[in-house]
Amino acid sequence: MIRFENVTKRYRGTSKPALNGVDFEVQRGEFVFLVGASGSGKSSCLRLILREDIPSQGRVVVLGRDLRRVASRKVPYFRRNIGSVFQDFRLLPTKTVFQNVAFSLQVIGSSRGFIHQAVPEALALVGLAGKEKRLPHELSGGEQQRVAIARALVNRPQVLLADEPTGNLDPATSVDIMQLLARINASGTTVLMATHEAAFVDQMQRRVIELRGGEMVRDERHGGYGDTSSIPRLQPQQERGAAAVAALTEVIELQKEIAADSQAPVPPVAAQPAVAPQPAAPDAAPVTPPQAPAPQAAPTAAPAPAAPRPTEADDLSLDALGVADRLGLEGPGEEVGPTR
Ligand SMILES: Nc1ncnc2c1ncn2[C@@H]1O[C@H](COP(=O)(O)OP(=O)(O)OP(=O)(O)O)[C@@H](O)[C@H]1O
Repeated sequence: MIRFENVTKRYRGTSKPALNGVDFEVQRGEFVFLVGASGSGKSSCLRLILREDIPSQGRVVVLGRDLRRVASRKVPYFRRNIGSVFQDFRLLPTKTVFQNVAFSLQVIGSSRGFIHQAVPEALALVGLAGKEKRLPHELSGGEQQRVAIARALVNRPQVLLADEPTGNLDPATSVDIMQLLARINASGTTVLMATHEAAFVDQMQRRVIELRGGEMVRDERHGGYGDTSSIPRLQPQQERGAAAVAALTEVIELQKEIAADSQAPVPPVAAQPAVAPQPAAPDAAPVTPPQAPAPQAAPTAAPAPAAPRPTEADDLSLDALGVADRLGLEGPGEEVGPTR
């Protein structure tokens, strides 16, 4: 489904490659965490899969297509098979929740009838039924990310790429988003997620691909995050609120229990041969909620940290937002790839 063949990526003006000889294959239905310190090459990988960039050497093959051979004018159509969500949500600030999700379908010429069926389904899937008329700034950060996930999924893509999807969210809300992503994967969508969230990676025990300095140093079938020494921000911060701190603490406790139960030695973070591709795992364990107290049940809890609000002027063009292009939504055109 996604194959990197000895991929090297050198950015202009840099001496060291961002990716160096990276080789891996992701099978249909897998949930894969892409981990590594800041600057290790995670986003570069995702950009290559989205055909926002091409490798300097090697091949990236997605859904059977060598992306170097996908003509620029066909890139938007190729991207329709790939949903993507980002740390900063990238919603259209002047559009309602319904319109944000419907936009994906309108641009590809879906009928009104289909849009009015598919959008509510996508919003129900992410738990936002009833919030169709809200504007993004009237939603919490977690709700905004849910809208972004609904928008990514409304086209029924085969692959969902998530680049730090919980990076702007408090720990309790992050748990909800991780559960949602696990459910989406359990229904058959391949998920590739770049993250620094060690607790979730450890807890979910899915496939982990680790990059270090642009090189793949680990590809583990049921892995944990590995070395967290470079991630000081995972420490609970008092100002994040009691509910959020409790949620993170419980995730960490659960992670310890899982580690104790398995009594398995922690695998060394060292170069290992790539594991055989893992088949779809519909029975894969869902994220175990850490029974985080609901924010309203904790009256002393501080409000969740303000999610980044769209600051663009109301009349900002879609091109300037970069939304249509990244979502594969430019203009009408033929399908170039398989859809479910
Ligand atoms: N457009 C670019 N031009 C030059 N160098 C770049 C460009 N994009 C990324 N890099 C460099 O490539 C390397 C990998 O960056 P990348 O964004 O892929 O890392 P990352 O693992 O996603 O980091 P983070 O976790 O901070 O998002 C870094 O050294 C970065 O500075």
